[in-house]
Amino acid sequence: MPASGFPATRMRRNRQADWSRRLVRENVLTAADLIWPLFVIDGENQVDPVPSMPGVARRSIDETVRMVESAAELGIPAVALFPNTDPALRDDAASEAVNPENLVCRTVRAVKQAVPEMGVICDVALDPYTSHGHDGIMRGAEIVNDLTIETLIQQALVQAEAGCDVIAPSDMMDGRIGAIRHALEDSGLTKTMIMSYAAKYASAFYGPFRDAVGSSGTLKGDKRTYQMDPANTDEALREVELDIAEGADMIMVKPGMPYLDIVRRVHESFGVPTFAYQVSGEYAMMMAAAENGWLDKDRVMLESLLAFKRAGASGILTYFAHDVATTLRDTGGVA
Ligand SMILES: NCC(=O)CCC(=O)O
Ligand SMILES: [Mg+2]
Repeated sequence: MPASGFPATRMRRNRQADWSRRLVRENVLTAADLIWPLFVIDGENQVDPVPSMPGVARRSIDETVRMVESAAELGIPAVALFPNTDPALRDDAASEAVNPENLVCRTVRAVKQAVPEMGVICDVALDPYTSHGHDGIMRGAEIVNDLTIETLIQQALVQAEAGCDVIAPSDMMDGRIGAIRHALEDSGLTKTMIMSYAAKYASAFYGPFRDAVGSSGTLKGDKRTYQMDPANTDEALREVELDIAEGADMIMVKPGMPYLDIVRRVHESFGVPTFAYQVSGEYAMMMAAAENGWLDKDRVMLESLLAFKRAGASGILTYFAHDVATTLRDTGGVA
């Protein structure tokens, strides 16, 4: 950093006009940075708003495909699909997770057929399928790691065989990335990418998501024996290192804005594509304040997403994706 003092250096010179601010801008947000999460339900022509997430709805497959077509037109590269499974299909073994005809697999096939150029990401975790709302198989009060992995492998395989491009294990079991990677290779699915939720914290910010997928009523206890302690940061680097060694192509940090320090450390330590998940609670906070007139929605949306880029994220999974891509298109493509 060259040493120079006032008045030779006046930091405000470069900020004085829009053109000069744009010229010296260090980070930008574009539609290509966005992953759009979509909640799917059974039926036809169904659009069912999620009350705790204003502007977000659960949609039947036909409506989901329409949304994906619109996202493609806006230049959004990928969508993440989350099924709201019929409660009658949820059981202790998460049997529906491994059914090749389950809701998410049917959605993947419909989306890839209609919009083959759209990247499709599917969660691997058992919580949308278990009667107890946990991400794994339980024995008594314990979420059993190695037993759960057997089911996660099958879940990943049915999703990849349905055409899912990116398998995204978000369950936080130890060793599942390597197990899934080997199973994919053995099945000839060598191109399937793995985006690992390597550093997923036991966070209170997931509340509205659980409403959206219908697991808030069923979840017994909390997820602190498998998701990370919000107090930890070195531990996140160990998690990420292991998952890269096991075959992850991309890393996800979750939640987002309260964990920007983790995004920064992961990006700087490993140089792997690092993503952040701006989770349901972050979205709900901003929308609630905006609906009360306390915050300017478009401005906080753009600022919050730009913060992820500044922290070093390759992209952001956000419920704002369609909204922000529309704003970016209307204002010239970047913010
Ligand atoms: N597997 C997804 C979650 O656990 C929660 C995401 C959110 O709160 O948006
Ligand atoms: Mg791990």
